Amino acid sequence: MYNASATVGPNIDRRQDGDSPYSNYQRSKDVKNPRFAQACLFLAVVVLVRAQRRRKGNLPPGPEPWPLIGNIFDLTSKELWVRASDWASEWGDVVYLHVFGQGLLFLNSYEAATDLFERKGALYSDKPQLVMCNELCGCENITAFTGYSDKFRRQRRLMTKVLGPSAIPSYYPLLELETQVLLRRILETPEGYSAHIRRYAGSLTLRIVYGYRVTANDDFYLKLAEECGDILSNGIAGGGFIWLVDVFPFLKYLPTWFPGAGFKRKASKWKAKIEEFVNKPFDMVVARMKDGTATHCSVTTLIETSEDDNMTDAETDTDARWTSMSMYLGSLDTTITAVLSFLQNMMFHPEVAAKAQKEINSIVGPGRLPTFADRLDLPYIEAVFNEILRWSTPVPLGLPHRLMEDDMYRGMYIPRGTLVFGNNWHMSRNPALFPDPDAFKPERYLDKVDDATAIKMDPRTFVFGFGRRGCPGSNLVESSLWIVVASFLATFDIKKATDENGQIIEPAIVYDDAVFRKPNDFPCSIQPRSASAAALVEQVSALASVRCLRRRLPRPLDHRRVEPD
Ligand code: HEM
Repeated sequence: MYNASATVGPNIDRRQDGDSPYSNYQRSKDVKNPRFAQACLFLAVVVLVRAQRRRKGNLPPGPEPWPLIGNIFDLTSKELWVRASDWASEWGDVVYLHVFGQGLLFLNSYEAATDLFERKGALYSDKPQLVMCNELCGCENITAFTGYSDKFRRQRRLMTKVLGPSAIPSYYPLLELETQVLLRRILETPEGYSAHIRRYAGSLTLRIVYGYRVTANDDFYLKLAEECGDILSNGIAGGGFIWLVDVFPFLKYLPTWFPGAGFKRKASKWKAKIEEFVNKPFDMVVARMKDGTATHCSVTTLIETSEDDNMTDAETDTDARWTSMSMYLGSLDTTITAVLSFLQNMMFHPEVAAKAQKEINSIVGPGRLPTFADRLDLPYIEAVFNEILRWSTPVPLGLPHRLMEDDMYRGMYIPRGTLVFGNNWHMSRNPALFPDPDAFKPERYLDKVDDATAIKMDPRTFVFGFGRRGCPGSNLVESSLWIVVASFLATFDIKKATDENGQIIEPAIVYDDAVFRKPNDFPCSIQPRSASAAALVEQVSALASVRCLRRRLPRPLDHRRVEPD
């Protein structure tokens, strides 16, 4: 489709230069009647685009594109997953669009996503090398944007060391401790619940990745991470990652002062922030390692256990820096989204919260908080946990993969370079698997189903993405989110807030983020279930503070190398 515009372009130029064989009559007619020229241009593009489609075979179905600009008007910067789901209902589980010739493919079923991302993983695991995101904003070393290369494999191996399934149990004490600190903050100032959750999410990963303890809501590293998360999801990725400069790369040579080069000014500001985010916390750990005060953490593990003798110190350092930052970045908005969605659903479904609390009362009792050792004995909490993952789908369209070679799938042609999205939002709303899919019903996970259906219903098979680029943090979430859910339900009632007249405020839930299905703050009342629950929170968090000061993060149990593919 790029070719189409390239073919039409020179004809226009020649006509303007005045050296074409066009007669004066023809030229003056065009000038007088620009609509005629536009119509010719339009028809030429339609013919070329159609011819190209025919030549290449059948592209997957999708909304009809405009000539040249494609489906640009079909895209939205907010809740694109809802629109993508509408396309899925109309066009099926493989939907194709293009924007200025850049193909976008939406895989709307578990079958299509696993066929392409998993069975054809060698073709579908690359990342778009976007001019704005990677070149101008300097994101090419962030794991989620790194191409399918040795650098990607090295980064994923490093992540497996610190986030692999066998490493997680060593974080249990820390996960329990950070959860207790979160409960105490909520007890003290429940109206600030959203800030507390943000602090919890940042603090947990800062502890795990950098061994750094957050001491205030406006902590420098927390704010830096939030700022960069916002820059990435609502700045750089705001329009589905595609900027005009990605379509016309020569625009990157415009001087920054040039009218229309605002994107370059933004890019240099964003790049500086991202570099600060990569370097400042990492340099802090390196300085602490030098003076012997570093707490054991992912960064120290990555530096101490570096294994590749073929790499220079500088390369090892770059890998460790960007891998650490990628984990921190990847964990923040996702965790916040999942915890906020949990609160939101408990607020709207007091009957679910009551049933969960009854189970906790009977198994754990009132005198202590649930621990990981209780997990197998709490099937209803497990069902609530599964339903939170399914219902919230924190990253509804995943992150785009790039197809490395032309491919055929079910007789449809998918061009090389197409950006491919796993629409896990649509999968989570599949009525065949999840009747009444928008309803929050943990009971659906208690019904007896055959093994194949159980696998398809398991939200872990779709909410964390697919194949070789699937989320490396899923093992951590499996534990960190579970302990938050169980501890919250054990100690707090989550209800709709009331106004000064005691009238219930019906909260409107708004999703504003372009990448994460993160609800904006909503009014909500969070009160301890009883005086003894409040006392329990105070007691465990007082102990937690003492342990916080003393404790060193235990070493992950397993440093074996595990290849991502
Ligand atoms: C509820 C929590 C989370 C959800 C739902 C989630 C979901 C996802 C999804 C859908 C992807 C894209 C996968 C794909 O491209 O197919 C992803 C990628 C990623 N996630 Fe998570 N995530 C969560 C938490 C975390 C945590 C806690 C970490 C780190 C500690 C993390 C680190 C990453 C990284 C580094 C990537 C990029 C992987 C790559 O491109 O190779 N995520 N995540």
